[in-house]
Amino acid sequence: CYKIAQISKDDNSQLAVCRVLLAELEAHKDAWPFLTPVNHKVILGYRKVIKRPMDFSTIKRKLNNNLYFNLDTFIADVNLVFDNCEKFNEDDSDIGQAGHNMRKFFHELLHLKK
Ligand SMILES: Cc1ncccc1N[C@@H](C)c1ccc2c(c1)OCCCO2
Repeated sequence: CYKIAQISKDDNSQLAVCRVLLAELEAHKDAWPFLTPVNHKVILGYRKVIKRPMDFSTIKRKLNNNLYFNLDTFIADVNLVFDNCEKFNEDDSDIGQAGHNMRKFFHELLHLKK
């Protein structure tokens, strides 16, 4: 393991780390189900089942609007993407598998950067 960035105390540096983490998530081959908000007019039942929808484009907008207080509030929204995915999709579905792969990838990214 190598240290890419010491999580420093000031918010700017933490926000820069969040941007790098999000870019790496978006570039992953299994990111495709999570890049944009789920259209509940297309995916029947989604609005009823998933109380707090989240996706990578929404996380990017929140980052750009300075809506994350620190790294932990950013991590909470990324984990919400994967928790929603597990709730709605079967584990052996393409989307379900992508969600498990992306959660593992994100977890490893976080441990690399500590
Ligand atoms: C993360 C997630 N969870 C549950 C359902 C969908 C999604 N993602 C959306 C973006 C999506 C993925 C695949 C799709 C789709 C839409 O359009 C309908 C046609 C089939 O292909």
